[in-house]
Amino acid sequence: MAFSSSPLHILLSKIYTAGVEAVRPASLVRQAMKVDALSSTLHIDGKQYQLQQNVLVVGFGKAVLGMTVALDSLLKGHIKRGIVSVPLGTTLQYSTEALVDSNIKVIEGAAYNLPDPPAETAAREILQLVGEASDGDLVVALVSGGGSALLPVPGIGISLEDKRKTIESLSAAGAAINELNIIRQCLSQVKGGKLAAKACPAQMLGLILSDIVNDPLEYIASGPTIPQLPDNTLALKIIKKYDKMESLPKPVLNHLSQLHLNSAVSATPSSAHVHNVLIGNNSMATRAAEKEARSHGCDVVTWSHAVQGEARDIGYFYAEIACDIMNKKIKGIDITERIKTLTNSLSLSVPHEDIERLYNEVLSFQHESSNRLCIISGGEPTVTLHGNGKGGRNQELALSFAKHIHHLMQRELEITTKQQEKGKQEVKGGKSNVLFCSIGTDGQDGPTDAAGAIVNGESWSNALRQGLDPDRFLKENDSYSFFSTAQGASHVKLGLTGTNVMDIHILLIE
Ligand SMILES: Nc1ncnc2c1ncn2[C@@H]1O[C@H](COP(=O)(O)OP(=O)(O)OP(=O)(O)O)[C@@H](O)[C@H]1O
Ligand SMILES: O=C(O)[C@H](O)CO
Repeated sequence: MAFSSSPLHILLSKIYTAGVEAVRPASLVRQAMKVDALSSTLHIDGKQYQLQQNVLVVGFGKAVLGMTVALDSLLKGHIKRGIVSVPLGTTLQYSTEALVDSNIKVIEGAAYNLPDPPAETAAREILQLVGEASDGDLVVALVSGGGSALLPVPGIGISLEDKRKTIESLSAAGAAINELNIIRQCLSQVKGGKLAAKACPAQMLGLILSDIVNDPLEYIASGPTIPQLPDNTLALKIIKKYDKMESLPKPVLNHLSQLHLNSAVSATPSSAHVHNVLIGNNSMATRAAEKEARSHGCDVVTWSHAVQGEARDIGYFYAEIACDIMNKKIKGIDITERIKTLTNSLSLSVPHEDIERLYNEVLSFQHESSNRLCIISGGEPTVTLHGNGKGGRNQELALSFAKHIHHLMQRELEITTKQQEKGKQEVKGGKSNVLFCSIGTDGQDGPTDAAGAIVNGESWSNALRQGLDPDRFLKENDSYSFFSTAQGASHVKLGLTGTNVMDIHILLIE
């Protein structure tokens, strides 16, 4: 199901869509570069490249097909060959007609964002093509999130299955993307700058769309175009942190331990031939979403572009904020104390200044206007899996929000009832005045066909009335099944969007 036709759902849909539209990969490529046809010169990020039928194109990631189409039309006639690795199903959704006469081959793989044999074939072909580049060539690498799964070339002695099990096991234990990608870099023949090394002596130009908080280029898609040394000591530390030294495949642990012993002698690889350019990120999307919300008369607060932490705790946090706002409690509270209490009990990783600013901005709106309030943020929470259900971080976050807003409002109702009994009156917000969604910009939330979910203040009680046990779905990490079954709450199914800049959260309060 997509967004429903209720006015608030339509508003949410417009805000989310504006965010995604702002990070359409083809437009980002066109904005980043200019080609002077007369002099056959490519201008980008203050540098110039001479074009003379000397371009090789490689690409890997969820947003790469759109980037490829734009690059192909901009550099027409100068591209000798190209290979791009994109998620299975991409070419069904996006026409590749524009590439019919192109020298770029598109390979699909990595179903459900997991490395598989087709992705490995693509990755090996890419590595070979880049290895064939000679002095005077320009290798353009199109990079976006999802690239790690689409570019697997395991280190010597490690199988694709070993690598996949390693990443799945650490991911299920709650490892963050930076941690996963440090390990991927050590287990790969192409990640962590090894693709850039292969291009030498040709020039390499990386165009990167970020799907990691704070845009660390070395970790996006595991940084194949960023010259760097693998940090095996750190990789082993991460494995110990998640208590996986005993359970990961032996070839993986052996490989890391051997590299760990050898790493002291390695020299930092050369970066003189490499130029990486960041062409888009989550803050571009959230800024556009903010503009859209404002154009519909909302008071808008953009909380953060860096929301990280356990998805269910973040859902809880949004519920607390919503409750503070609806009950007009913000006015009377000591914001610093409130933030301390909340962050001490929750596993959140958002700068304190961001939370403080959020409360202060909401407070100023409450003084000045009675418009609908819209809080927008972006980021990428994680899920520590405890159950065997089907779901994703966005659906779990939304379900957790539904649970906590229900309980918090229930508690408020009890307090108000007692106060009314004592003759005191209090202004209260209704549960139906709040709508929340958490949606991946790539259109795929975890190993499911949903992009995320929308809930309101009554989603939890509706499920209870339906005879469901929503808590069991949450405990079992079974959010997808919950949203497939419950009435009045829904997951959002959009199909692959063709871009990828993490997730967008939108909280609307009347
Ligand atoms: N049943 C589940 N419930 C909640 N989350 C889950 C479940 N199963 C897997 N996940 C989470 O889904 C995430 C993987 O989802 P996905 O493949 O969409 O990752 P991604 O980070 O968006 O991909 P990329 O960054 O490579 O584009 C992991 O964090 C994993 O913990
Ligand atoms: O591909 C990956 O590694 C993730 O999407 C982060 O960029």
